[in-house]
Amino acid sequence: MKILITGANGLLGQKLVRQIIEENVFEAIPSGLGESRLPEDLKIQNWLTLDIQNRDQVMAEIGKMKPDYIINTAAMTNVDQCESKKEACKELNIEAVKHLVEACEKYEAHLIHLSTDFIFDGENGPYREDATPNPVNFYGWTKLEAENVIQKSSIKWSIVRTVLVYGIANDMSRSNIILWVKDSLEKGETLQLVNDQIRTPTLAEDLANGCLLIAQKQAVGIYNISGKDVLTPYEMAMQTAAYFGLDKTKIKETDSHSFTQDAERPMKTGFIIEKAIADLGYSPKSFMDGIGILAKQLKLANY
Ligand SMILES: NC(=O)C1=CN([C@@H]2O[C@H](COP(=O)(O)OP(=O)(O)OC[C@H]3O[C@@H](n4cnc5c(N)ncnc54)[C@H](OP(=O)(O)O)[C@@H]3O)[C@@H](O)[C@H]2O)C=CC1
Ligand SMILES: Cc1cn([C@H]2C[C@H](O)[C@@H](COP(=O)(O)OP(=O)(O)O[C@H]3O[C@@H](C)C(=O)[C@@H](O)[C@H]3O)O2)c(=O)[nH]c1=O
Repeated sequence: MKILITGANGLLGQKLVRQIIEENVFEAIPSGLGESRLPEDLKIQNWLTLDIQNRDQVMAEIGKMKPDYIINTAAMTNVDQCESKKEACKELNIEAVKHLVEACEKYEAHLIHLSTDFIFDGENGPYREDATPNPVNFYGWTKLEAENVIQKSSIKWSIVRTVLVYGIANDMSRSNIILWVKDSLEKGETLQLVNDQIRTPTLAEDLANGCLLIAQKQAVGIYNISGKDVLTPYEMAMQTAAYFGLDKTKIKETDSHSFTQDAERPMKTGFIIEKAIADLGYSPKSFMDGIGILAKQLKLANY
């Protein structure tokens, strides 16, 4: 059975490729923009350059590879940039998904698509799978539109919703909360962290495992795949500082009225993951154990 991963140079993509190779249940077809940035030790021989915004390329390559599953991790994930580059955000997060749906319809592949807590307004999280979406930023709106395109189609689909993914990958195109908190504190910088937003931060390895459990069990529908600890960004930063023995006094507690970003963030999100635990046997790490896994990888990579 073959799994094609889109955006395989990304944080989740790299973890998926590694897990598929290590578990040796499926054959991985890693794909992405440009050249592979996957770690050398994976000895990737079958990298596929695939721009999912290019419909003809998608139809031709999927037609050639005939994957049993497509895990779509590719997206414009810089939330603030999505506010200022709406057309680019729509092209990648919605139009490109239509190409994948068309290819899955024609070649009968099961689409496992990554979505987000940002489809919700954050009024009353953590959320179950049947909660009513109501995005508060453009990124969230595009991810909800993509969900609607998929759910209206006739393909075999699974939607994996996740939250605030953290981890370390090779040659990353964007950072994540543990890394930028650790790096900033190591440089002696002062940080402001909000104490009124709620998340269930997700270790990238756990997210990859959740996606592969869905493939193994051929599970369809919506699954919340996130961490199990409900934390504010302030609490995440304090736990990160404690773990790495960094100066907690440089972390200033603030709130979302004083600390704003270009794109509005939903206040209280996070996910209830009972369905994934019951249906899939999904079992995520605690936040502190997740930091420990990341710390080991940082040491190995001599960060
Ligand atoms: N990170 C998070 O906190 C969360 C992520 N998600 C969702 O999970 C998924 C994976 O997230 P994450 O791994 O963090 O994302 P990343 O930003 O790390 O990876 C996305 C990848 O998509 C690639 N890409 C961009 N444009 C194209 C294209 N046209 N064709 C093919 N690939 C393309 C990027 O390539 P390049 O590296 O060359 O730029 C990048 O490698 C996304 O769908 C995201 O919406 C949901 C909730 C939280
Ligand atoms: C940069 C920064 C963020 N924060 C807070 C705001 C926010 O809730 C949280 C994370 O902020 P960031 O801007 O790093 O991450 P953010 O862009 O909010 O991450 C989002 O990425 C997309 C892809 C998703 O799908 C979402 O689930 C979510 O993970 O930390 C602070 O408190 N202080 C800061 O200096």
